[in-house]
Amino acid sequence: MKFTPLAIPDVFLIEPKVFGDARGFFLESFKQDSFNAATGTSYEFIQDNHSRSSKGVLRGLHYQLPPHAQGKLVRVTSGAVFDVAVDIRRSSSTFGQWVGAELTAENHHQLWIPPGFAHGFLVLSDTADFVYKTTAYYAPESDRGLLWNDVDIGIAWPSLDVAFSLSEKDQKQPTFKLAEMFD
Ligand SMILES: Cc1cn([C@H]2C[C@H](O)[C@@H](COP(=O)(O)OP(=O)(O)O[C@H]3O[C@H](C)C(=O)[C@H](O)[C@H]3O)O2)c(=O)[nH]c1=O
Repeated sequence: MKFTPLAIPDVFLIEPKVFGDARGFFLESFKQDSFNAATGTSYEFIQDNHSRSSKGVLRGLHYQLPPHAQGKLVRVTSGAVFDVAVDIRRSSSTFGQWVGAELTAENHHQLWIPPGFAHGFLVLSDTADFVYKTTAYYAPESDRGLLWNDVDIGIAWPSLDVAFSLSEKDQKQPTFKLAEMFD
């Protein structure tokens, strides 16, 4: 399992070792000791989530406020997404910056996104199954968001041959300037 820090070094791209044979493949998708050693954290995961979306669906940008802030270990088990994390920690040298990666069922790539980031993804394939672990429970009262196309963040979402599709909630998320941030 290979862990590579992205341009915002607290966010890691994770590439599991894939054992292919005539039957298909096997991979270890998570190991607590490898994760903690590579990320230099002691986070543990207490909730697993799974969402399925069609092409052009954009879910995000979401986060939960402390004390319910979630770290997320995300991957795709079918299809492909462009996954994005935005640093919303005011004290961070990369505050307001974003990183992204294409996660697919073919490349098996994962992202570790610590608490303090807004997270979202755009579905690139006809459908995508997005599965992820979180370090804190869902706490809807602490759920917050950022507008996906905020000009001050400037995420370079891939262009698609279909219109983007967002929930009512996500169409009305606050701009970066108006959103609640982490200290
Ligand atoms: C996140 C969540 C949602 N729900 C319920 C609440 C709604 O009735 C329904 C759909 O929720 P929502 O529209 O917030 O789902 P997403 O748009 O996929 O939200 C997620 O999308 C982005 C990409 C994230 O990073 C977060 O994990 C999360 O905010 O599932 C639950 O019961 N538990 C949960 O943990």
